[in-house]
Amino acid sequence: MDAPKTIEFPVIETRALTMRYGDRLIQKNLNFKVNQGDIFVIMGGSGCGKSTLLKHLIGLNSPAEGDIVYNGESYISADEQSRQQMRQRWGITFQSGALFSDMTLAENVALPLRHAGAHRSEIRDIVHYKLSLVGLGGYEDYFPSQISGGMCKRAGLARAIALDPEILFFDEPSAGLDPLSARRLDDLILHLRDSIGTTVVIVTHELASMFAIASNGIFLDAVTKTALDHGDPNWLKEHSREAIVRSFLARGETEGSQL
Ligand SMILES: Nc1ncnc2c1ncn2[C@@H]1O[C@H](COP(=O)(O)OP(=O)(O)OP(=O)(O)O)[C@@H](O)[C@H]1O
Repeated sequence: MDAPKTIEFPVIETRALTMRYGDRLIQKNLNFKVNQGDIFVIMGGSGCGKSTLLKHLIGLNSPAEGDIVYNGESYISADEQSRQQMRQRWGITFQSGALFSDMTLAENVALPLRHAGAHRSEIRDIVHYKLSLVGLGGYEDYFPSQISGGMCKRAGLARAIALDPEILFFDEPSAGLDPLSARRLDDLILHLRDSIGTTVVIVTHELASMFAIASNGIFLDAVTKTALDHGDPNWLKEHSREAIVRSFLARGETEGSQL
């Protein structure tokens, strides 16, 4: 029997999103959808606004114009209580893993669970499970300074998935990692998508990682200040209607003045 066909369901949708810092336009009129189970990558040359877009998606920055919609509900026009409920379904990891250095890995991963009011015995089990999921079973009592950069990133990931997020946001997951650790992190992201169905949104400069894991994405341009194309990076590399996108994905560089 054929596998059931996945129904595309946008968990995130931007509608005519324009982003600015003061008077300075960063990107205008972004319209894209992130479907459930996508590993969605935000692509483009340096300074085009990738991190800025991520900050808008997680509610750290407010749009100059337009809307950001989660599961059909506008984040921008929602009241604070609804926004908080939406944010509870997200997991966020920043570059360094952003662990608290004076806490053990177990204490770090336990933080969001404590915050959510989980019971002590439940916390212990979940922390153990999430650390094993990222390959850090047995490292519960280590401090961040006692483990490698790659392990810190995985611990940051364990904390981000502590509450089984619906969407996982990642800023530069493999930056600063050796190739083997970067591959391991890629595999882990795929595993999380496949095992708990998490939708993943990533900013990354690492083309190899992008091609290995992304199923969808958007390409931002610093010159025209808008999206040049969107879709699966593997497809865009060969078939984008924009030469600049094909060239960036083929060589890792953009022509013109973006870099
Ligand atoms: N808080 C801020 N205030 C004013 N300008 C900012 C701020 N943060 C970023 N910028 C500017 O906005 C533009 C987009 O920055 P952003 O960090 O989003 O780009 P990026 O594509 O993630 O860059 P990179 O690939 O180099 O990390 C850059 O020109 C940057 O200097």
